[in-house]
Amino acid sequence: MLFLARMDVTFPESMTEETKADFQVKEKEYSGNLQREGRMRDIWRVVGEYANYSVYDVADNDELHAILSGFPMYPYMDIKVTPLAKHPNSIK
Ligand SMILES: O=C(O)C[C@H]1C=CC(=O)O1
Repeated sequence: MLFLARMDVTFPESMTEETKADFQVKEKEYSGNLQREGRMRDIWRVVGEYANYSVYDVADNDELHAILSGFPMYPYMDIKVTPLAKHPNSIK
């Protein structure tokens, strides 16, 4: 099953730059593993925002929830998920 997720990240004002950088390192490792496993197909930055669109190829809703809630930055994310179906006009 394919899902599109939009993630908006908002860190608290009080969070230090060092803590933010630490989250970014952990997030990169987690995200990289998902991409190597093929469970995250794509990730794109939203221009001008601390947000991304990413596409997941997973067995079911439970697997997607486990992935999303496992992101180190999860407590600071607002996530909107859209299930995707094949478009009849797609040539892929
Ligand atoms: O930088 C971001 O968009 C936040 C974060 C969410 C997934 C990921 O790889 O990084």
